[in-house]
Amino acid sequence: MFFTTTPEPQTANSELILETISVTKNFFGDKSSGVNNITVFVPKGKITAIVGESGSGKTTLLKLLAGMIKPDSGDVFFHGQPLPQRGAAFKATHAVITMVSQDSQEMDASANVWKNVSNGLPTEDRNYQIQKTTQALNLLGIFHLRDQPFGKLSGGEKQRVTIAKALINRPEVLMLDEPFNQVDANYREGLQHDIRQIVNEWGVTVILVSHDPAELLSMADELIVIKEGEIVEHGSPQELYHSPKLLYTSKILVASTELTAAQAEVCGIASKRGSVVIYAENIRVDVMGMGKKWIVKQVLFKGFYEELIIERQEVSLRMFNYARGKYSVGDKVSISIKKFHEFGKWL
Ligand SMILES: Nc1ncnc2c1ncn2[C@@H]1O[C@H](COP(=O)(O)OP(=O)(O)OP(=O)(O)O)[C@@H](O)[C@H]1O
Repeated sequence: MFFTTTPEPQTANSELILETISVTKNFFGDKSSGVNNITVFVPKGKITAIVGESGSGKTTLLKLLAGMIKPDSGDVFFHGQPLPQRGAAFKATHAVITMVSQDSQEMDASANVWKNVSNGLPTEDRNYQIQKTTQALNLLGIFHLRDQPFGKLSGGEKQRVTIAKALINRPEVLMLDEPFNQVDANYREGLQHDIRQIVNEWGVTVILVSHDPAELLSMADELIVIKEGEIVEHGSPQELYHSPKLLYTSKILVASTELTAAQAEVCGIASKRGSVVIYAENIRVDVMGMGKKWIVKQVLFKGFYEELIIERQEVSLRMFNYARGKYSVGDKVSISIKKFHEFGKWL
């Protein structure tokens, strides 16, 4: 084979907390489900994000790392020792490994925040309970909500309560399966910032599954890219953003246009590899440019910038424009392309 998508396994150059070695888990004997032959290393005290398209195996990998499901073959290690299987007995608040997903917590909607967060703690030591619960609520900035019934909180507040409950026993690993989905952009950024603080201050290890590129790039120390149940690429957000090896990775992480070689030619790019990806941020309107061969087809307001869809010979490009209000639909423009990425057709 002249090309393989299987990357070199990550090198374990920092202290590991969790690792899977050649782990396979299929459902009902169907090899296209679950994950196949996966080796990953999770460094201690860092945020590792698992990324991939829907159905690629992210949650399955997360559950294997939590000991919630048993691999068909391969091993999962926690601090170098085989991970005990906890299966259905998995209790978020009692474990050194906790999981927060949208449906993982059994919260009592009529009970108040304090009761919901504290009920995972031993009841015999009242002072301990007060101290731990106060600490967890303060950590997530929700102490003022302590008397509110859980069911009456906003989606974002509920997420904070859920995370406070997961953190109350100071777990070593916090797994977050799409935890910010229901939360608006502002609230999400605050929560992301707070989780980063907790990682820095406590040294807790976070494993995150998300579909949001901005979240993945800003939060993660390491990204693991999974496709059809296999790890296909890994690296820092910077590495994978600037130099993705796979078209698949660039499509997950970046607002971009994907072109065939013939379409790329229209943009003045001669590609021998088959696919060209141009990030929206790498296209500029060239005010000095000759010809003005591109037509503005759409102008999308994005706040401090606009997204322009421009077209020439049935090729459409997405680009960002920071000189807002300057261009309207129907305008003719010249462009310059600062950088593009090339990929083989088979990627
Ligand atoms: N309990 C199960 N029974 C049968 N098939 C399953 C089960 N869990 C996962 N699968 C299958 O395994 C594959 C991977 O599922 P998984 O939930 O891990 O993907 P995912 O990447 O987390 O997807 P999404 O982003 O949509 O949540 C899918 O084809 C899914 O249908």
